[in-house]
Amino acid sequence: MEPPSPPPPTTVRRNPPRRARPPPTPLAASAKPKPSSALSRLLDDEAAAAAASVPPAPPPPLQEERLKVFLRIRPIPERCKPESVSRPTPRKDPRRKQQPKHGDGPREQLCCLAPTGPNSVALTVPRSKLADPKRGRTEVFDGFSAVFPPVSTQLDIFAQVMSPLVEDFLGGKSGLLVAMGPTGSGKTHTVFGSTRNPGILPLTLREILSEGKGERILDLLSDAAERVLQQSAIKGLQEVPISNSTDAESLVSCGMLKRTTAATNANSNRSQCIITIRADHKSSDTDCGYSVLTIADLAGAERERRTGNQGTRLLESNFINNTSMVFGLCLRSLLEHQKNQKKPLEKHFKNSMILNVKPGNDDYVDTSFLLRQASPYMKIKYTTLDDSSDLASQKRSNASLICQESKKKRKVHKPEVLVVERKETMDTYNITEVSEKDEEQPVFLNSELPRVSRSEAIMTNFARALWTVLKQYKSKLLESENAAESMKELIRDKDIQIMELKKELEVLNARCSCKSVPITEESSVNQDDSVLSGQAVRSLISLPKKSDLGSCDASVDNFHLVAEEVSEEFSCHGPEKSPVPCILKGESDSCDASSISLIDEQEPCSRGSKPEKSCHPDAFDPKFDTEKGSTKVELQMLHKELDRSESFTEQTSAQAVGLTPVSGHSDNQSAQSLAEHDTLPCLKTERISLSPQCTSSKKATLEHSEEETEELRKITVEDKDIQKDVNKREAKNPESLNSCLQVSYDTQGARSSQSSLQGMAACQKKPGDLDPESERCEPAVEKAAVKHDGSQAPDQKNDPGGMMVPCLQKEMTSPAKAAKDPSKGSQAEKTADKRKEASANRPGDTKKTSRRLQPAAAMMLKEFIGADMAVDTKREERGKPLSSVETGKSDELIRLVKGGRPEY
Ligand SMILES: Nc1ncnc2c1ncn2[C@@H]1O[C@H](COP(=O)(O)OP(=O)(O)OP(=O)(O)O)[C@@H](O)[C@H]1O
Repeated sequence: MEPPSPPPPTTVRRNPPRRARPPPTPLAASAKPKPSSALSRLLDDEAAAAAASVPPAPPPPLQEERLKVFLRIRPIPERCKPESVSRPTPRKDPRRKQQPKHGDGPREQLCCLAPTGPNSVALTVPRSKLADPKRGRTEVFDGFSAVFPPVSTQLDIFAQVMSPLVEDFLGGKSGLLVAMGPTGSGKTHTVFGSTRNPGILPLTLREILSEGKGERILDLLSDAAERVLQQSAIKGLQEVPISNSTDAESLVSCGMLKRTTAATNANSNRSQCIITIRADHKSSDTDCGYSVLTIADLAGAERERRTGNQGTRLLESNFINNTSMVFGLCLRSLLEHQKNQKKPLEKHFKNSMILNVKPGNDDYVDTSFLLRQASPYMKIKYTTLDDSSDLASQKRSNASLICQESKKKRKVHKPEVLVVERKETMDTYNITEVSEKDEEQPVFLNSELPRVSRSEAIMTNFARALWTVLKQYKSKLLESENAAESMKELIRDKDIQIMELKKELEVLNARCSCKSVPITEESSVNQDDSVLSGQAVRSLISLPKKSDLGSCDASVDNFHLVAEEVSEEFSCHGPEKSPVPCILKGESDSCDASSISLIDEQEPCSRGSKPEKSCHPDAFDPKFDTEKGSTKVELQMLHKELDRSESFTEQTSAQAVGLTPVSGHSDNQSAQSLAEHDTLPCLKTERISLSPQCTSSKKATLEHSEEETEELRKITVEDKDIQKDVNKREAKNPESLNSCLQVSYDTQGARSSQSSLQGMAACQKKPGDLDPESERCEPAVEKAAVKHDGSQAPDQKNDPGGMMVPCLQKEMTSPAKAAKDPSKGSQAEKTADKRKEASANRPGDTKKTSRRLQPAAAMMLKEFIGADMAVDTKREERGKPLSSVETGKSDELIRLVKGGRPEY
């Protein structure tokens, strides 16, 4: 079975052969060193003679030369060769058939790099590194100045690489040689060599100094002093003059000893070594009078994995690689500059580069990298002129570059700018060029003017549009500022209004808080009740008012209106209550009294057509009917009170009938109970009506008051019927009536009066006989009367008439009654005078009708008295008094009613 044929190699050709002339390598043709100095001098003399006989030739034209890149392939070390290679070839067995293999042969198996010509090499990818082992891949690198196979000697390298530079150097031209390659590739071996096999530098020194052309050698680092790099030059380098090669070699040896080296896996140098040789030329045809030859032995790029460096060695590797990279960048910069003249022009050398590579398969990566990296460098071009000519050509080159830039700028700038630029470039232009440019300028300007004018028009329009937009923004900004100012003023006005409202509310709160206290502390009716009553209402309405601080203005106005009305309503009856010697304790007491007076006042108002109305002094006030606004509120409160009085009457009557100890309550208790049951609900209702949100309910309440008025009239009719029954009962059983009336006189609360009334009603159930119920009724009422007397306040005890006295006195203010009883009439007049005086002394008195509490019993008594008065009037008309039988009332009862407490 035959082995598979080797895969066809894929060849990639880089840097194909150039048409540029090959580098002048007079010594390169032979591996021999430069001929002897004597021969050289002879040749020189002959050439000089020939030159002298020939007329001076014109200056040589500019000749572009490329950077010389040499490639030296070092031999594979013996230790790296396999035994099959190092061992002698075994005797072939003729019987054994040789099996051909891909890359067979020691050289092909070990080496990945092989020269394919004088200027090219082939790099074959080792099979171990192929992705597809069946397909090989070979790269051919071409374009080298020379390729030195591993068998090349040091003299070969010197003859082809260094000798031309030395020649130029001795001729006053500077030169540079750089050895570049991976570590262990033979750079140092190439540059320095050994004693037995000297490298480029020793051979150069021998060439220069033996030849006697060099007067001195520039310094190799002679000490370890630190130097400073200034503007691409190391300053402070020590220069040691040398006169012979021995001194030069000893000096180089001293420098090499100080070179940083370290033992690594590659045993490489750890520094970049640069040897500079300067030669001064006395009869110099150069501008600077000297030339410099620089030989650099760069530290080889290292691979960390292979060197195994750590710590300091690793840092050195980084430094070396970085400097190598920088050097590579410099070379690349030269290349880029040649491609694009705009890029900064770095001073480049007419130099050579020798690449040292290792051809082993293991070195494939490094070799491939170097070749790939250095391959473009071969395209770097430089001129072969000397420095003087270089300087002139450089100036011309710069001038041409500036001219090109100016042309480009003229296309985009105005003519004025072009003139300036042209002036700026005058220094670098020669006169001829400038004159040529001046001739071309009008044509250029004529072609540029339309474009410039168009650009100017565009810019002008753009500026106008921008100006218009800015104006619009400015106007909008002004409008916004005005709007902001108006809003600020509006906010200020609103703040002022809010402050005023707050002040008003504070005043109202202060009044309510200040005036509610005296109501609780000073409960005596003797004080100014006009203020007290108003304060009581205000204190009650303060709560909803506080809770409604955020309500609308209309609500606040309603609140003020209702508050004023109620205040006035409460203030109007104050003077009438002032003579009442009752002591009310606490707010509930005062409210109780207020509610009582309201009921009393409501009666003449609701019974406007009744004769009792005329008995009230204020009823004759013509302003009474005009105060309907306040009367409505009074009606509302009155109806509420009447409703509660009715319910309370029913309750009390039920208690009286059931002989419950209703009268066991003290006056205060009864007053408090009234306050709890009657007054507070009444005021609560008023509180609701005072609420700013309840104006509609207020109206509803006022409408409802008319219905209540009708109910009140019905109650009055019923009272009249009851009164008639009482009259009949009185005629039959006066004692029973007296006892009932006594109870009603002794009690000043509505509850006691109602109890007595119910007692009477109970007694009237069976007129004519003393049934058990009536018998049971009397002791109960008497008991209540006794207890009530015992619980009376001192002032009330001193006043035997109690509350009924002023009530009756008020009834006696009727003109007819006053005429009938002068004494009582005078008393009523006194009371009326007091009222008038109080009303006159009261500031802002609206002369409204005063209201006082009159329970149902008192109402009946009014009816009774009214009937009596009517009878008296008839009797006066007839001229003789009527008997008690005719009037239906006993004299004792009349006396009791008119005079006060009955006499037993
Ligand atoms: N052409 C050659 N012929 C014989 N021996 C060589 C050749 N080139 C290199 N060597 C040997 O290879 C070894 C390494 O060479 P050298 O030190 O010059 O490598 P290098 O490139 O300078 O390494 P580094 O960059 O690490 O300093 C040396 O021992 C040297 O003698």
